Amino acid sequence: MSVESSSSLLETRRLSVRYGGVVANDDVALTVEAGEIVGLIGPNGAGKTTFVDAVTGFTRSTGEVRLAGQRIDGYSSHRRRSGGMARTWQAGELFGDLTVAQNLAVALQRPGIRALLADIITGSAPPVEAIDTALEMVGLADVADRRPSELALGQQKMVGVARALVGGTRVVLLDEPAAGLDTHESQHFGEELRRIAAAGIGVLLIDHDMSLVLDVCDRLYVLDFGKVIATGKPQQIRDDPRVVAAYLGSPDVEPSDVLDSQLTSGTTSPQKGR
Ligand SMILES: Nc1ncnc2c1ncn2[C@@H]1O[C@H](COP(=O)(O)OP(=O)(O)OP(=O)(O)O)[C@@H](O)[C@H]1O
Repeated sequence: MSVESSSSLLETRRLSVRYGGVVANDDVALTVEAGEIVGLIGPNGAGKTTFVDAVTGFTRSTGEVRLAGQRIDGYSSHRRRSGGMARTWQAGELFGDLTVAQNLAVALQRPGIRALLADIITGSAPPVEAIDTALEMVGLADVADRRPSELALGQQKMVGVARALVGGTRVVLLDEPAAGLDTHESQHFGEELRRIAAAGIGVLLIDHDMSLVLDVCDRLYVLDFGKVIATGKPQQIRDDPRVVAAYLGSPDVEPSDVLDSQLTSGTTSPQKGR
């Protein structure tokens, strides 16, 4: 694997994914720096989850994925995880019978029956320090011994994020981590994301809550039909007619009207005609 000079923590070049005749990602070039929150938005079916799947090694792709300059696109998902790249899943259910700390310990479990047997034989204990660090980073240290059902919804969502952060994660890809939160919870969630980034973690955030995304992200990429159609700071994206056209299927609408209406409702709507 080659290492080239690159300042980006995460970088993709010409990343493409095809599912039969569907081009789900089309030459996507994206970067995330350490300490940065980058948003990835786009209408339903634009290819956002596919991008996360491809970057983290859960679906086949072509093109390059680099972590701190090192090409990792040939690596298994597990190897990418050990290298410091982690993700959350849209249906990221927590284990209800386990405590918060135990939920994080499960994420550290090495995959495979051999690893499990080796851990049993050696009596290997979960690395408490790594779990504490992740919980402290998201402000959940004092609920480590509680079960998820005892926590507020926003805290439960944050346990899902902590599960991805545990064990030396350098870049985290969050797939709709704030789904279902109300405005107040979502604002608090955004503050916690800022704290995570301030610790030097690179964050890629996918969410339909435009208020959260525009508020918390340093930069945004907009996908439509698998292609990046716009990139820039939140204010630039709000004012970009191509973004509005992608969301509503018409260029004859004022950009701020559309995103403002989505801010009011809190979420984006499916693209027309999709
Ligand atoms: N496993 C798969 N097999 C075939 N087609 C798929 C598969 N996964 C996704 N697709 C297709 O790829 C395209 C991108 O889907 P993807 O789920 O990545 O979009 P998305 O932007 O995450 O959508 P949403 O906002 O609804 O979650 C869609 O046309 C979808 O139908």
